[in-house]
Amino acid sequence: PVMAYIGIGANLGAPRAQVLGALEAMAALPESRLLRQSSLYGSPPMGPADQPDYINAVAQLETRLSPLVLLQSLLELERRCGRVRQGERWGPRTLDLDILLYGTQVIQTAHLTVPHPGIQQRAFVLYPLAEIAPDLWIPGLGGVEDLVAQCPRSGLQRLLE
Ligand SMILES: CC1(C)Nc2nc(N)[nH]c(=O)c2N=C1O
Repeated sequence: PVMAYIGIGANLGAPRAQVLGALEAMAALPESRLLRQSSLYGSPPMGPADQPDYINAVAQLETRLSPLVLLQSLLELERRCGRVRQGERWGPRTLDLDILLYGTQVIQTAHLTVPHPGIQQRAFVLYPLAEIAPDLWIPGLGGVEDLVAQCPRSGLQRLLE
């Protein structure tokens, strides 16, 4: 099995419930075990600002699924949570599930880029990632703690419920 890290984001509908629902659904994925999940974080939208704040989290998923099958499984979970892709790039969404890391693999295909290209600039990814895997090495980028130290928090709020 491979240790994968999944980024979760939502800012439409009931974002907190959708993020928690996505965590439950990931725990039920075949050939996979949800080993850790970060706190929930509130964060202002990166990119177009005319949309609601996001709820973000990161999950640690040990899986035997291939990267492509994992991707397809996550897209299915997004659809089940009512994500309708309007095609607007960086627009608001009911649920976003991104494969941030897949073991130490570097993947570049039409469907999948791993490590996720936005990791280094995204506080809403780096902080929850460091929360659950502080010793993580991100291929091509370095230790997650070092990346967090260089990444402005930019309004990220850890939700303590
Ligand atoms: C639109 C864009 C880039 N901005 C985001 N901004 C935040 N805060 N959280 C996200 O998950 C997120 N996802 C995105 O895809």
